Amino acid sequence: MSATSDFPAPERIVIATRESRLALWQAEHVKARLEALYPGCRVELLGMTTRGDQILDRPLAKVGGKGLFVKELEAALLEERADIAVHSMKDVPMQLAEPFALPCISAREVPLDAFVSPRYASLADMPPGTVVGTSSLRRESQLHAQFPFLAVTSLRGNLDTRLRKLDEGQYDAIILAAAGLRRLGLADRIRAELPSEVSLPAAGQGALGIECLAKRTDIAAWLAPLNDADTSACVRAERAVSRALAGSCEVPLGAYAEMRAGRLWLRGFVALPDGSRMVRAEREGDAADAEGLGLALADDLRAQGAEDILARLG
Ligand SMILES: NCc1[nH]cc(CCC(=O)O)c1CC(=O)O
Repeated sequence: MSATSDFPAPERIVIATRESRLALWQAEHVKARLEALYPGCRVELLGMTTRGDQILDRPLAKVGGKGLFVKELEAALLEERADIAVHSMKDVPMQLAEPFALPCISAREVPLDAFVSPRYASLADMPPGTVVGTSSLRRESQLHAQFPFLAVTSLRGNLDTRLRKLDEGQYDAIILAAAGLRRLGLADRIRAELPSEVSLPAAGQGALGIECLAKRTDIAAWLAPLNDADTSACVRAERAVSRALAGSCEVPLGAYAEMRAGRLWLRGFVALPDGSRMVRAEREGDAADAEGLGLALADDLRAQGAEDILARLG
């Protein structure tokens, strides 16, 4: 195989992973794919707890954001206790630190948000004052803008915890990523997948990324067959929007790209959490310049006042 011609096939690969059920599913998925590619290679999981998993009583935006889910995994890479880390791309900070690289983004699951409720079939069915739980400012701002009569409250914890809180009656409905529910065999909990016009997904939602030390070109070559070129272009465009506007802080921002007839179609928005202001933009461009497309879209959003919205978030 060309990907391995410059490097001997791997004998052992250690995957650092968080220990939530979703993270373990994702790591097992990559493990199975690597074992199929490299028969005879021993692939092992190294489970770890991150600060993001420990802090459950506060919205993540208030305690340091996405970095909290990857720091411990990156430490394992630096100390060479693990070779790769598997992440939900949505949880990976927009700017990686110098020693790290993301050589592989695998084919995307459904990128959409899902409406989950034991009582109602859709957001449109919910009576005024009923309660929707969500942990993300992006979902919150879009809900307020389109369903101003609903109450939106904070929801943290891993997928099982969030579903339990719903089942206990703390919420009338919750919004989760469809990808996570499908991966865990919980697709039957999805009452409706929210179209991207209703809930524009987060940058990277539904995609898995594999991180390693940038200097490990051997690992990048081993992972090359798992990379999906279309998903990778889409996610790079989305992350460029987020990087240009949000930097490292958590803001109500969505960015979602699709491949249409070989071209990238990118949409994005920035809003105030209460949905009272929202700017949107869309752009089509060449997949070969995904980052450039993302930066251009960020400029479009700025031209409409994104900076002013971001300045009010501080
Ligand atoms: N923020 C947590 C997180 N990170 C990735 C997913 C779902 C899977 C994915 O987007 O790949 C979720 C759960 C959710 O948002 O409901």
